[in-house]
Amino acid sequence: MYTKGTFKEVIAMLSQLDQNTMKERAARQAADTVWNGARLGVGTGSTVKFFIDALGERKAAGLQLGAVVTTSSRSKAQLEGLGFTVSELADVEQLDLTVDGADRVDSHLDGIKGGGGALTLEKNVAVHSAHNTWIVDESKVVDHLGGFPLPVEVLPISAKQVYNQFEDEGLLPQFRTTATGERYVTHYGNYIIDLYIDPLPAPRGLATYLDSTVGVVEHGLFLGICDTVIIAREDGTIDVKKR
Ligand SMILES: O=C[C@H](O)[C@H](O)[C@H](O)COP(=O)(O)O
Repeated sequence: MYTKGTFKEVIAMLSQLDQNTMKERAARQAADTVWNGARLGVGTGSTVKFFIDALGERKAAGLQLGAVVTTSSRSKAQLEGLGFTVSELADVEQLDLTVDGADRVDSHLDGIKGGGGALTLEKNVAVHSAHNTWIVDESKVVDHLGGFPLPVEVLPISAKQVYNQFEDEGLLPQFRTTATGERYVTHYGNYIIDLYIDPLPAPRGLATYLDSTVGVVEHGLFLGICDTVIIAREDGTIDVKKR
């Protein structure tokens, strides 16, 4: 039966933005902040795809960038398809701004990244960028970091031993696999071990532990790196939070 209550629920449902619309709104707002001459880092993922679309529109309207560096082959192909010249990080002295997505972000603007496996280049690009903006929909925002497996990129030569060490520490490790069941291999020929411990206990302590573990190349804890996060919400509003 069609009651007053269910009608209100339907209206509420229709007025809530879907996740892709939220991603696009956050991405477009970030694209509007890019200035002429900026040396820009461009991240990875489905939200960044919308950012690159919007950047292409700004380029068509006259935006000229000082340099563009990106963190994945997919983003690179999209940027080049829009006429951008993409440089390697090694060929650029310093970046002014990097715009990237995130898998989780907390109220301190610390986050988890690497759901797409690009964490090592993402972190290198981010730390050599004067400003870092993350673009997210509100499903990524958490009180305490967690709710998403923490990716750790490891060297194949000692991956088994590192995995065992994580297991002994109670970090609930699992090797990432592809859709066809093979072990996932990163751009740099390494493996990813996802840690399923949730919520993450003392992220700073965990980051220090991972940073000091031989065999770990990089991990997806991005602490003190992001300075602006643009959050698109279901109700159509956008929050900009700054560190
Ligand atoms: O390795 C992947 C990156 O950290 C992405 O920025 C992150 O996974 C967010 O991706 P998406 O915008 O597709 O949720």
